[in-house]
Amino acid sequence: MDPAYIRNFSIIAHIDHGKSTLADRLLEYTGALSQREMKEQVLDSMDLERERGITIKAHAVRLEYHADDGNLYQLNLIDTPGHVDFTYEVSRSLQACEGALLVVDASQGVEAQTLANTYLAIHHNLELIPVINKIDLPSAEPERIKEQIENIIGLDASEAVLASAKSGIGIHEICEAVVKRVPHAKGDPDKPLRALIFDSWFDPYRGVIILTRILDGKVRKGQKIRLWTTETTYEVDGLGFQSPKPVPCDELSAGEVGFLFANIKTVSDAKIGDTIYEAARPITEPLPGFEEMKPMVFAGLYPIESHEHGLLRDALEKLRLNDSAFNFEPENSVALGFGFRCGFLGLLHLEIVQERLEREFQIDLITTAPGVRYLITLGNGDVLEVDNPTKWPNPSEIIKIEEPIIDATVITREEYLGEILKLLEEKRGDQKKFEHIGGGRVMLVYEMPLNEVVLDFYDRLKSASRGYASLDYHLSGHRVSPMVKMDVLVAGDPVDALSIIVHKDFAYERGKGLIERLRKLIPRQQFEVALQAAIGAKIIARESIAALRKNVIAKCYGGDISRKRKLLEKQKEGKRRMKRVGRVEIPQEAFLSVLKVSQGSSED
Ligand SMILES: Nc1nc2c(ncn2[C@@H]2O[C@H](COP(=O)(O)OP(=O)(O)OP(=O)(O)O)[C@@H](O)[C@H]2O)c(=O)[nH]1
Repeated sequence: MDPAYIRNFSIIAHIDHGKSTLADRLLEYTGALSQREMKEQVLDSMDLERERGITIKAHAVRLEYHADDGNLYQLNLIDTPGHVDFTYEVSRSLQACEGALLVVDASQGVEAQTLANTYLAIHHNLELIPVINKIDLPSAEPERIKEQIENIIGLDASEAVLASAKSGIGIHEICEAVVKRVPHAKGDPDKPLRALIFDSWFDPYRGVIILTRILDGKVRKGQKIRLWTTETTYEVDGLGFQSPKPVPCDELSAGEVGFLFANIKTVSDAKIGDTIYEAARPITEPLPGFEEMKPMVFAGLYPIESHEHGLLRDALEKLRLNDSAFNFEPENSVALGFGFRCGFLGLLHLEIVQERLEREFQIDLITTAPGVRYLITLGNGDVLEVDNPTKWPNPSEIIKIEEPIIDATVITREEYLGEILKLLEEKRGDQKKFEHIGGGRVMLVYEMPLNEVVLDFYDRLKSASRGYASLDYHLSGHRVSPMVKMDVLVAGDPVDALSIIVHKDFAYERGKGLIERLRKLIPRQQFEVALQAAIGAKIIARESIAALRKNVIAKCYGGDISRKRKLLEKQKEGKRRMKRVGRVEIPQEAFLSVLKVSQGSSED
């Protein structure tokens, strides 16, 4: 199609502001889906996404729209993931667009995620169309939200579209605004092929499916294509677009968005952000902005039943086929046996992988406390990257430790400020910005260690603000910090899987909290169990679990047999989620209790 009639756009919104509902409404309005097919939100396809109400994978849907000017337009709606863990994927999806709808909830207003994605869109020079959604709500305040958009984002909101994705208000106006205000796709179909990979996933029948935006040139079936970073050549087996069902086509040309497959075996061979070109007509420059996706959060995954180790490895292999940001390597823990050290983009990514392993592959897991990757300079000049406390070097060899630092943006209401400032302080945050943004709300920007966010920051923020705080962050660099490794000893034996890296000044507090928590979580044994937190040889906290006086069956001596069996079964059930470490049975929760050791969260 002539690029003059193509509009590529995406929807930027904070979680729950109505992005998926609006996308569905656009599909329905342009006739891509009938009302009957609309029963379910179609853009979020994975079960997990639907259950958690978040969008994980970006998709691109082609819509045909007959505009008021009498012309037929091709609108490509590119969906973006809605979570801070997936910022890089969002940025690549935005790179495929010329414009974006900035959807803001008419009663909630601008949130941290709205801002972060808006800045990304501005960075990519996208035309932004403000859409104030949910105007059907009695609490809607469109005029106030317009002011907010102007004050905080600095965007002219006088022509914002007032909409209700739920009841279908403003949908026609949105389509017209896309046609009139989003610049048309540019590009020359006769130039050598240059195309952006902005998403990819693994299909068991076709191999990797690539979602691509064609910048210049054309791609056809049978054509030999090359990928810039991997320098590999493939023959295109098929191509098409989503409408939203896959529709095969003969070619995709400059300006268009669609999918292709070329017998590519894993998603790590078709990296998001990479450039596709034609083998016969090489280009000299790739498209800008490609980055390897680097895991930022690391944790150990262990099967509860050690014979499931092979099963876990196969499952991890399968997940990696479809998730180039996830990686793993074998790890051996004295306490937990054979497992895997895994790297994730963030905590949500970790939770998704963990849930998929348990749900789709039925593997019961123990996950050790997530941590970050430190840069450690040794006396001999070597610089190590350490993401596993068990690999922490001997302190006498360490010259300097650098930890990853983030810029975190928090938007909240003034009444919760006291609690939140206290929390940010406790989490070693340095204030960079404090701004009243109208409507009794405040925007805070803090520089803080990623390590602190990986601990229980998000939950604590939610409870400190009764849920009225939004958070967004991005990695800003590294900072030298006096970190130490804290070990936990159970009945005198160090349990390597419970070791964590903490800031020296917080070690005592954290150690005490952790030991108290473990005391409540580890059941009584036949003997007294000492629990200790130690830094090197120095014990910094100690508690003990008193011995059991009677065993459970003795309690029902003379009682009826079914009660006895019930008790035994209950015990067995309990055992399933326990791991024997040395002489002591440690329940699964204990390994994650490390996460919740700071003040205020140890009372439960
Ligand atoms: N009253 C009202 N509710 C709406 C409107 N649009 C969406 N909602 C509701 O708001 C909630 C969130 O909508 P979604 O479309 O799932 O939000 P989202 O932004 O896609 O959320 P993520 O997929 O998590 O990013 C749902 O319960 C919708 O039914 C609207 O115009 N009016």
